[in-house]
Amino acid sequence: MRNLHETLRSEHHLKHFGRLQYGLFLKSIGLSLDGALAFWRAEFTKKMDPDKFDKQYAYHVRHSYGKEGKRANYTPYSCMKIIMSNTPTQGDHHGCPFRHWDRSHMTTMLQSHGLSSKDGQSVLEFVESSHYQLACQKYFEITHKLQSAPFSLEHPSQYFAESRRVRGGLDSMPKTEPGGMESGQGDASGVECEDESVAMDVTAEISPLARFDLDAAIIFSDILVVPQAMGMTVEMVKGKGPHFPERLDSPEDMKKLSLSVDVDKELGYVFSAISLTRRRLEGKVPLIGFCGAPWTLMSYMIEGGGSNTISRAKAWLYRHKDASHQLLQAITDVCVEYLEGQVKAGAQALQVFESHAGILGTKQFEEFSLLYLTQIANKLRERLQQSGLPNVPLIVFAKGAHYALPDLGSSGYDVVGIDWTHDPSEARRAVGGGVCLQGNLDPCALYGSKEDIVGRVQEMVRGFGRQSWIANLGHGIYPDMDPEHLKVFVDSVHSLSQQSV
Ligand SMILES: Cc1c2[nH]c(c1CCC(=O)O)Cc1[nH]c(c(CCC(=O)O)c1C)Cc1[nH]c(c(CCC(=O)O)c1C)Cc1[nH]c(c(CCC(=O)O)c1C)C2
Repeated sequence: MRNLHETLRSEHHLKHFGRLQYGLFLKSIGLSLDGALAFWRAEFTKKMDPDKFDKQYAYHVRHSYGKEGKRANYTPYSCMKIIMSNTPTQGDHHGCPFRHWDRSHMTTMLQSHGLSSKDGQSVLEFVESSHYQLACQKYFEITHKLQSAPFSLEHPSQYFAESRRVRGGLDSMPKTEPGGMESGQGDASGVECEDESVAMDVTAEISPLARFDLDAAIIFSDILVVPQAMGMTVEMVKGKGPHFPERLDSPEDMKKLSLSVDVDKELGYVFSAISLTRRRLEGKVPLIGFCGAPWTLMSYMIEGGGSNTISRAKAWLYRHKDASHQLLQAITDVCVEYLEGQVKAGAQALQVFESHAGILGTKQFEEFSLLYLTQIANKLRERLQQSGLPNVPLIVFAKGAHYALPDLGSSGYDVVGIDWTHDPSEARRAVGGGVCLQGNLDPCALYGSKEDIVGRVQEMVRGFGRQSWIANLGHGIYPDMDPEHLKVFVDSVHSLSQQSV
């Protein structure tokens, strides 16, 4: 399915059996008919007139959902059916890679998916003895770091379900609130979501929107997809968060990075998720896209994960100033293209997270953070204009950067997000007029009683006053927070802010 998805993304077309195999699989994992129509249409019309799609292809999508012709409820193909029937020929992409690909193609695929030659060999041994499902199962075990999978693989949808289970899939991921800060610690590997681009769409249905009266949605992704697109491996470790097995230790290591990234290719799955989610939202609320700011991303790449001191990354700023700028510039360039791609895909506002601003002092913030934040805003606006894309509102959130509010207020962003440590009225004075503020209740206030939350929201509403303001938490929530308390926050923001206008 990954091969079919990647081919569809790069060629914007799949032949009949490819569409059938992949389409029925998507249906089986929960993609609705509307979602499927939007998904195929978005991809096919990159190369084809929308009218042609509607006339020639939409019928087949509806057909596979039992809405046309004999209205049968077609079931997705099992491994055995894929292995045994419709052998692919030149130009086809359906079938089972283990059964239908030649050895060199298979070897290249295994390498490009990060398997060592020893692991690759253990998969190939099964292929050579014609045990294709066992080869696939072996591949699953290796890529999911399992000694032995406790099931026998019979069906692509089973592969998908088991993978989500092992990786603590989307259903079990805690979700956040409107401004969308951090999700909690998932089980594993959430950032490896390239083959889940469609599943991200499914999250629109299970997202907090169904549960809370929110005014915006944020796309389900993570800031660390950018380092990943630049060639780094990012793993999500249970209870620990992101981990880079090969962090950047010295400027020498930058050689391992891809400094000119094909953003459409590497991050196209996020763009698909945005387009699909936009359609699924049906205009009910706007969709926010986002990225991490260059300094924050650089610090994860050097630290290899979360860190209290961020001292390794800060050491670079003192010891390797030129290399730091080179790295920050390379990340900035990817971010600009990535954000532009998100708008093109349908994002209606963009937020840039400088989560590690607070560890810098004024001078270093100016040199290593603000410079690039400003560049992102300016270059992005220029590119959006050149491409005829909407000049969407830009939000900057620089956590802990008290000293930087006046600079952030004039850095080219429409909205400045503030964390809970700021006093709202002082923040208002510091950023100056013309800028909207966003924030800032302490997320931990949600641990308090419901009455207490209402009181604190009241205080917050008073603090921000009547100038433009987006109510939000001052950072992300934690998995152990009671969703009912989040509901009290959201509902009291609505009722109390209405009373104050
Ligand atoms: C998909 C995902 C997210 N977070 C993480 C994952 C991986 C899987 C998981 O553990 O849930 C872990 C994940 N991702 C990150 C962390 C923090 C690691 C650390 O520094 O300790 C964790 C646990 C890194 C990250 N990720 C993000 C930031 C910026 C905001 C902030 O300051 O917290 C940062 C710093 C942004 C982010 N991250 C995410 C969103 C989408 C909205 C949502 O569903 O929550 C957003 C907007 C989602």
